[in-house]
Amino acid sequence: MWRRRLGALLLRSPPSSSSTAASSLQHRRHHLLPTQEPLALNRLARLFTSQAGSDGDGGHSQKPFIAFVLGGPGSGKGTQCTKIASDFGFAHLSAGDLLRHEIASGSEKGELILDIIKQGRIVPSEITVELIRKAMEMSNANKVLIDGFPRCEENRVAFERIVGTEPDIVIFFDCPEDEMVKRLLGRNQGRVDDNIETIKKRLKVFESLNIPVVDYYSSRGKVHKINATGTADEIFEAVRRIFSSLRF
Ligand SMILES: Nc1ncnc2c1ncn2[C@@H]1O[C@H](COP(=O)(O)OP(=O)(O)OP(=O)(O)O)[C@@H](O)[C@H]1O
Ligand SMILES: Nc1ccn([C@@H]2O[C@H](COP(=O)(O)O)[C@@H](O)[C@H]2O)c(=O)n1
Ligand SMILES: [Mg+2]
Repeated sequence: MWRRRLGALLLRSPPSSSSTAASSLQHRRHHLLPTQEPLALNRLARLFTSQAGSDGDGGHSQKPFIAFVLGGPGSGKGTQCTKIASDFGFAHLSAGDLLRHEIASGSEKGELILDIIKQGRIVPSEITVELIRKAMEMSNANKVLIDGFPRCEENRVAFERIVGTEPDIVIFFDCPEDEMVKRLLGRNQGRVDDNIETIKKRLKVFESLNIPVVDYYSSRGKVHKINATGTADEIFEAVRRIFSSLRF
């Protein structure tokens, strides 16, 4: 889908005098991403077009392999992603970390994000997807873990529309609620949402909005469900089996 969209636009020929392939891509993408800069557009197009191997800039030439990593709050997504990144060479992009980074930047958007995170609600998808898209572009990685995303149908649809592709696989960490609560209350990293009131809200949001997304990807045969109880190392053994069997 990614290739179809971007590739068709890039490789369309011959370009008319008023509309080169690159400018028609920019024009088309302009409707999707009104704030995007042309330079970034060109690079994105090179990164994710199957014909881009000849671009000579040392970047990867194909759409990256994308794994969405889902699970309830405290199920161990971040812990396991760190291990996957280290053992299998993935870039680890955490949606929550990107949002927290935006808060730390002191931007106006950051104030809105902080307010939403404190309430355990979901940040508007356009904001989160744009942060992920930029991080993917910056990382230039050919294997990417997207941790804690998509959290709802709106997230999922926005990613497909803005980034223009679907994940290759979805990892789902299945953990009982009482274990998740225990882990979150013991995390001790100073997160504004690691308090029992916000945790209860996050659990509700997880059940009502995130589980339907997992069900959607299950129906498309993309979900690998992992029992997230036991030690982090035990869980990683199950994770390792999945990633070792993948071809990317
Ligand atoms: N298997 C495990 N057993 C016990 N504690 C764990 C396990 N895995 C992770 N933890 C701890 O639980 C806490 C939550 O883990 P982690 O941050 O990886 O979860 P998460 O799914 O990313 O949570 P969130 O959605 O809130 O970001 C951390 O303090 C982590 O060290
Ligand atoms: N796709 C997402 C991801 C996260 N959020 C908000 O950030 C909070 C923390 O996320 P973690 O993945 O670090 O647990 C989460 O509770 C949401 O408020 C989001 O809106 N959209
Ligand atoms: Mg996390």
